[in-house]
Amino acid sequence: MDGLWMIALLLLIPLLLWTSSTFVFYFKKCFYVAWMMLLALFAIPLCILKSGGRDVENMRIIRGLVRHVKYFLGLRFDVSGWEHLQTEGPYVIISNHQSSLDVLGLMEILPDRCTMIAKKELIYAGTVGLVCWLGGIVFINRKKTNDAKNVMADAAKTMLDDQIRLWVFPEGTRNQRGGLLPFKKGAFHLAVQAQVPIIPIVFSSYSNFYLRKEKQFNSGTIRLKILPKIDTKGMTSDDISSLSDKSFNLMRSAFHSISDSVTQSNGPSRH
Ligand SMILES: CCCCCC/C=C\CCCCCCCCCC(=O)SCCNC(=O)CCNC(=O)[C@H](O)C(C)(C)COP(=O)(O)OP(=O)(O)OC[C@H]1O[C@@H](n2cnc3c(N)ncnc32)[C@H](O)[C@@H]1OP(=O)(O)O
Ligand SMILES: CCCCCCCC/C=C\CCCCCCCC(=O)OC[C@@H](O)COP(=O)(O)O
Repeated sequence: MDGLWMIALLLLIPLLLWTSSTFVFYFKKCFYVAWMMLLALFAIPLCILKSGGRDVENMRIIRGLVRHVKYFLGLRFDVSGWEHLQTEGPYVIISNHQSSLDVLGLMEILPDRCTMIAKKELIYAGTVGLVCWLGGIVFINRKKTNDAKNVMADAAKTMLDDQIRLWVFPEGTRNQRGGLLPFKKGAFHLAVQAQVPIIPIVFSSYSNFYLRKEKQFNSGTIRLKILPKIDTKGMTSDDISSLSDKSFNLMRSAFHSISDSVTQSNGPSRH
């Protein structure tokens, strides 16, 4: 009888753990990091074989490898405005930034020949860092503003020379406090210097499935709204502030409208 109790208990413990939302929270987070690291390990030789080193074309491989990860985490993407990405040539994509989970949505819609601007610390993230470098990600040092500006000015030139699109997070950091942080100006200088359009993309709030403080990581739907492009032809550095304000207002109202509808369809959200 004692043996039977022991077996029942041994079966019950994992079941209890599985149903505990705190356990699920930590499990999903650890799984995400470990799986991305492992995928990156696979991606490294594939990228080197395809392009021999650092090349924006490697993003096709990375995109292909990342697309299934959402299923493991119970996430769905609902994308609207695809037609706005059907723009020829280089452009700058700007989007809000809530978490490292943004990579999943980014890879869901990433256009060809598009790479990102990221903080330089990301290069030290093991295999993921190396894959970011192989994918042509432009690294900036946020603590040395002048260096960052120079790197972005070079990027404006490279965009045109090599027909590359760049994805920038104009908030400059992750933000899960709801709404959008005030925008930094780099993305707008980049677009104006290269005289290329800006395509704003908005991720709905994650707060209906991911709550860091409460340790909850449930299943959920993320809405991605691709907004119409904003032309910068003929603009100069005098137009940066108004361009930034216009983009911010458009994205903020899109953020609230898609986040409200997600909350309504998935049940009440806790803030
Ligand atoms: C296959 C296996 C799996 C592999 C795993 C996955 C692999 C790959 C996936 C890739 C995932 C990548 C995801 C990447 C996510 C990373 C995201 C980040 O790291 S976010 C953080 C980094 N990004 C940014 O910071 C971009 C936004 N920042 C800016 O644009 C900033 O402006 C700046 C950093 C350039 C400068 O910072 P700061 O001085 O604080 O900013 P401002 O207030 O905006 O500017 C001060 C004044 O300077 C003027 N300015 C700004 N930029 C320029 C410029 N380029 N040229 C000239 N002048 C500039 C600005 O106008 C201000 O002046 P003012 O007079 O006040 O107008
Ligand atoms: C041995 C090294 C261990 C490193 C562990 C980190 C590895 C991360 C692994 C998997 C996650 C995959 C997605 C990686 C892309 C994440 C990009 C990201 O979100 O960076 C944060 C940055 O935007 C803003 O940072 P701050 O909030 O300003 O700070």
